[in-house]
Amino acid sequence: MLIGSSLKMYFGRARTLEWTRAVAAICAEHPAVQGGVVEPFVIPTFPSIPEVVAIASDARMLVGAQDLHWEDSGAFTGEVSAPELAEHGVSLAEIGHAERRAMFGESDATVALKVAAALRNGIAPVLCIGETDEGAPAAAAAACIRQLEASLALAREADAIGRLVVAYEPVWAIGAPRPAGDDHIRAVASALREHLADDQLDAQVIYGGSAGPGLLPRIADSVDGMFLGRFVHDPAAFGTILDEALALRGAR
Ligand SMILES: O=C(CO)COP(=O)(O)O
Repeated sequence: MLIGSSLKMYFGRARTLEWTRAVAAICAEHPAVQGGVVEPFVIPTFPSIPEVVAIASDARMLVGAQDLHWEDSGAFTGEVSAPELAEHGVSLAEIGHAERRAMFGESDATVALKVAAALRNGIAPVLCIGETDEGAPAAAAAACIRQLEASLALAREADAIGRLVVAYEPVWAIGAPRPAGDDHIRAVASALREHLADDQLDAQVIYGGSAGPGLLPRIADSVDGMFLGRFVHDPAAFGTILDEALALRGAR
């Protein structure tokens, strides 16, 4: 199970490091992490990446970036390339988060360029997809599969291989009081998993959108992990979710 959090732009440097130290301390002691049941990750802002990598690597936590540029180098002021992120020890990169699509003009076309750039540089895309409005699970699954394939178009043309993390995040459930319904998540995540089952990319499907303690046991048969936000700003909540993952493994 891949379980982690994007800190978005919530914290400054001091709180990012404090949170990472607290979660790393939990992970370094937790049997779910040390026994290989859970791969934890954290996705801080760009400037905190080097310090977060230094803290996280001792606790077997992966570190991600919240975005990247699709070119490997050049005159792209303000952007950060996949090769530079890889140099810093980044192994995941979030691509196409709903907030970037809504506020920063990201389209399936730019997402596809970024996914290809991540894969060609050995960084696993955390490709964020999700339907915009609440509706029936079958329609949501169809919309997500369309978005997924549009996002993978260039990687497929390049015959890319590597690890792909698909973060299913229904847009209407992000920043909400509660996650999407269990049956909704299970139906869409299962459809995505089935769609990717024989893929040449090594794909995992994780759920995000107001997720917190208590959700994983209800959807664990359909997901490969969790993409957490506000509800793990208290590091103890991260530990609770690791406990849940461990208990699930014990129950199988
Ligand atoms: O977008 C998300 C994770 O990247 C989810 O954030 P929230 O859990 O805070 O809604």
